[in-house]
Amino acid sequence: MSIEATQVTRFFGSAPAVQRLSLSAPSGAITGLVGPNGAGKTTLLLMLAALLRPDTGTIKVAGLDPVTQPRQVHQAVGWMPDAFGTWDSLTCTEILLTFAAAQGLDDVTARERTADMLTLVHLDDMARTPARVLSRGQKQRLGLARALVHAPRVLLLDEPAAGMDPRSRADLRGILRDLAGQGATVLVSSHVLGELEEMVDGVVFMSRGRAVVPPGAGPADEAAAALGQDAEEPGAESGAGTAAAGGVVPVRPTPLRTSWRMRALNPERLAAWARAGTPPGAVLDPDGSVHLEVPDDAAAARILRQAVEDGVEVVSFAPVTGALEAAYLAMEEERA
Ligand SMILES: Nc1ncnc2c1ncn2[C@@H]1O[C@H](COP(=O)(O)OP(=O)(O)OP(=O)(O)O)[C@@H](O)[C@H]1O
Repeated sequence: MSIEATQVTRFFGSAPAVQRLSLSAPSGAITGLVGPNGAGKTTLLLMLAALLRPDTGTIKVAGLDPVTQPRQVHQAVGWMPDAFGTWDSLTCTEILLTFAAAQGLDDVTARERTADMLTLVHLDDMARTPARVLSRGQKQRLGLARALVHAPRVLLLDEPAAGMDPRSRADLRGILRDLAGQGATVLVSSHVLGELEEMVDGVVFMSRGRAVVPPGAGPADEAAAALGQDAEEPGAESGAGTAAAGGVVPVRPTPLRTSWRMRALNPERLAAWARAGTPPGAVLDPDGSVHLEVPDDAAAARILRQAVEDGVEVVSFAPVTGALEAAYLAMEEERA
């Protein structure tokens, strides 16, 4: 696991913003961080980025300790805050060059990375534009470029899509997926659950400063196995359980299982196909459609081809969204 927090607590005055929180997030995947306002998400991200010290507990980010190795953590981590404060009189290029230099990149590499990152976030046209001229969404994109300029192994993003237009949001999803594909660890907080659902491999829920597994949304054995995890008790809180060895069990991301819905010109034919057990696990809906658990796009393509070959005249086959929101609302209800 590339991010490990164990029994982390941070107070502001006498109020705990994060308390006895234990979680882990793997490399090569995008993990969502979800929770209501004030749950402690930003406080946690700041501690992971070595920008805020925990009062107690231990943190490891890419094997580094943010308390004792803050400089190394800053180099390993790309941090994108929810509001990116820029130096208004500097141009986009100057801002990125400044951050690249602060990260220790040599001049040539800094210029290359700056140009590449501006292209990546489609701000080439504004390379020489002062930051004060940028719109909110453009500032967010510059914030993403800044977070990536030193090619970090771990990416921490706080509400990254806020203010971005649909094209930029789609680009963001693609960029994060590419980075995870290259082995980076990506942890992203967002309140836009439908969008997060399309972006992440798994989710950690936070409530009142703790990491929690929502009831009924605990990883099923097979989904957990697919991610190389053990299934966990739904409703478990970080710090609440102890491993056999006596250590604290961190909350791991709950894998998002994608349900797809298929409709056909002839619902009876579709129903017969589903009842015949091809593919396994299909559930008939009273409206004549069929629900299927589909692990990935390649499986979806296989199922669709099979259906057509079996004579089902498919008119639509698409993911059903809203599972993350349902899990979130169930968690909130449980904890009210
Ligand atoms: N600098 C600070 N001084 C005092 N209290 C703070 C500070 N930063 C955060 N808090 C408090 O800590 C708690 C957690 O805040 P945090 O910003 O981490 O939550 P969040 O989950 O990111 O919320 P949101 O979804 O609204 O961004 C809140 O009660 C907040 O008021």
